Amino acid sequence: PTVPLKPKAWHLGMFEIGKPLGKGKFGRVYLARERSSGFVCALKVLHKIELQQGKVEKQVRREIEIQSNLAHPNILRLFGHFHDSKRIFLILEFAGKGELYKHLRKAQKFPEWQAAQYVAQMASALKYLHKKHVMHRDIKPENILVGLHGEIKISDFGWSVHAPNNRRNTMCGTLDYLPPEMLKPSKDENWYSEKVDLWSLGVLTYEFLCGEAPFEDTPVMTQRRIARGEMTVPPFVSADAKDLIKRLLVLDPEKRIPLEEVEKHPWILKHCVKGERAFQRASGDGKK
Ligand SMILES: Cc1cc(Cn2cc(-c3c(Cl)cnc4nc(-c5cn(C)nc5C)[nH]c34)cn2)no1
Repeated sequence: PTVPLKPKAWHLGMFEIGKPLGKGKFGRVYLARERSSGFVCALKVLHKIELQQGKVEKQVRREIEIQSNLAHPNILRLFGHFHDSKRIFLILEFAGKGELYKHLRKAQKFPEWQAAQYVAQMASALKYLHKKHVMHRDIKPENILVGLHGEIKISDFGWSVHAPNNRRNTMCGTLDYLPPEMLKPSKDENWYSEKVDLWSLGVLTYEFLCGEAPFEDTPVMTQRRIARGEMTVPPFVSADAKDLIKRLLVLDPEKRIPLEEVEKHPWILKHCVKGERAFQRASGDGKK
């Protein structure tokens, strides 16, 4: 079945609800099938009362507005939404291999070729987002899903905003991924930009390769180590991978390696087979 065209209005009766796929702070996600097309999707159910109590209605509205307008293979699609008296429903793309952080915990850490392919996909998705002046601001393994063919998909745009941004945000959840410029709010206009996602990509790369975040510590120490950029890369990490991590985890946002350069970095090129020559090499029948 193809992606359903946007009918005049969605409603719950149009879906057969399947098994629960997961739960988040403000609701649950179920496997679902749209009856007329047979299209399988993930239905995220959010309870209005809980959103009001958590003061996150604005975030959900932004998540819907931003994610509905995105179409990229490494970004989870939001096909539509509807609500009833008590709940809001988001019709999301079903990611066949589930939540990336569960794969990471199970594997403890990813082999370098796997981490490099994931980082290349993240760079491609972030390039697409930044071109639309959207910054995700909450890149971490918990917000990434894995598709049927092993490709990753950024999900949960609850913290994304249109750049530039200087709104104060009460952060919840882990500090590990926060860039230094978000630790100390400042009065100057637009105190941070989409370059916050470059820092988080560096933290993500480190966690893929090491199985823990680079600044992981007590909350106070984590903030101090982030502010000073104090981290060490273990010796088992290759020199190329270490080089890319170091070029992303730069305190000055303007000095972080741009996404175009990430995609051409030796560590990425080494592991991401692309194009005919690489395909031949990979399939072993290339011209010598
Ligand atoms: C509320 C709430 C819960 C969550 C976390 N979450 C996301 C999913 C999810 C989504 Cl949105 C889309 N596709 C999924 N596929 C799976 C899955 C596939 N397998 C084989 N196992 C699982 C699990 N989960 C998906 C579920 N929970 N965010 O906000």
